[in-house]
Amino acid sequence: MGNIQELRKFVAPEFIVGVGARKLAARYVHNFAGTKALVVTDPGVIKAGWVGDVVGELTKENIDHVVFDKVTPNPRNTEVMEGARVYLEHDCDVVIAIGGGSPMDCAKGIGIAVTNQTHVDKFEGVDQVDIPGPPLICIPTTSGTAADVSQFSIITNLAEYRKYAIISKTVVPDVSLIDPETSLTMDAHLTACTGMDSLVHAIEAYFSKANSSMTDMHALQGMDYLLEALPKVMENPNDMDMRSKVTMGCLHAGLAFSNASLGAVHAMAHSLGGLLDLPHGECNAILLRHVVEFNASEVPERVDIIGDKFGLDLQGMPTKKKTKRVLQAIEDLSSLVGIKDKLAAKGVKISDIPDLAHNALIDPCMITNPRTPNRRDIECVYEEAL
Ligand SMILES: NC(=O)c1ccc[n+]([C@@H]2O[C@H](COP(=O)([O-])OP(=O)(O)OC[C@H]3O[C@@H](n4cnc5c(N)ncnc54)[C@H](O)[C@@H]3O)[C@@H](O)[C@H]2O)c1
Ligand SMILES: [Fe+2]
Repeated sequence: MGNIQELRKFVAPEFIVGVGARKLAARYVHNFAGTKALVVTDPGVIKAGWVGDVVGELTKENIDHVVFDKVTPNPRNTEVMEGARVYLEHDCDVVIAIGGGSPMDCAKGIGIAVTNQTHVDKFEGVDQVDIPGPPLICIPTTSGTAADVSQFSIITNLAEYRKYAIISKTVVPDVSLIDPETSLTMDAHLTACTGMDSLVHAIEAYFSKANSSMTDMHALQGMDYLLEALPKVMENPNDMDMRSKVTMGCLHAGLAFSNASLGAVHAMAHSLGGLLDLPHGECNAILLRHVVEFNASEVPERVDIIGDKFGLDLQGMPTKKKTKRVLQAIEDLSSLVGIKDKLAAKGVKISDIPDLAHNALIDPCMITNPRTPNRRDIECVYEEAL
């Protein structure tokens, strides 16, 4: 994998990471010469107190703003277009996203829909955006998706029950204010799902056909932080050192996948999110073991290194046994963080699998999966995860 002489591009936004980063939002609105901010968020983040906290700072600095909070998990194209309407109605000129991947992805969609004066669905795919959106400030609150540093926006097409990806340099935020304190209000299940999403980002970027030495470095560092800190955060949710390490793990994994793209876990999870509105991180956690098993023969030496990151001693073992131990370690971690269900318990039926497989195969994340699957392969992986 990865010839060092090949041309490579690496895109990352400006970001500030550390406790208190969120308090810099007003300063950045000034830096971007913004006069009115659209704050994109959701009711859960408001309830957790983070919107009041940031908006309070804006008010103190006399920055005019309007809050748009009609964002649901697996954000919908209709919500993006409603947000774009509110932006225009209030003459906004800067966007602040506060929340997890859903408000951040919605905010990205709102920005490009406004500047290009078109429907967000037009941007599906790779490099389909002509004009960048207005300045976008992200304040992530889940230590999970890393949408705040990524070139991705994942939107649900409500009419087609399908999630699609917009992949474009233009949706990389202008600045990300990454404050680990915001993760303190997540409950155990949300912490587990979003932390596992980050781990899957690191592993899929490391397995990706579009990896590079730069993305490998971030993917491996991401795994180190997450594998050390996620189990400890589950044990002691108020441990700020460990919360900060999960946040750093999320950031490194995000820099890796934004530039190396992802693989079959994400393609299949997007399909589940679109058809059945299931939580993204939980889908990833359930699928990971099965997709690694499918991919292992294509990237055996990388499976060994992941085993090493999990703290396994695999020396001298035959390849098949090594893979089995790594799969077991992934399962053990999922159990430890409390994700024990399989897909059937989440409401997936065997009759859903043909449609799920169809949508997963056309997802752009599938292109960089190390082993190229056919439709039956994907159906089999869903069946194993059922
Ligand atoms: N753009 C990207 O690069 C990228 C990458 C991975 C995933 N995603 C997308 O992101 C979405 C998932 O985002 P997510 O996992 O961050 O969850 P989310 O944004 O959907 O939020 C889930 C729930 O958590 C609540 N919440 C958020 N922060 C909280 C906090 N600090 N305390 C208490 N509650 C809080 C929200 O109110 C919401 O109810 C999916 O749609 C997925 O496809 C995007
Ligand atoms: Fe993800």
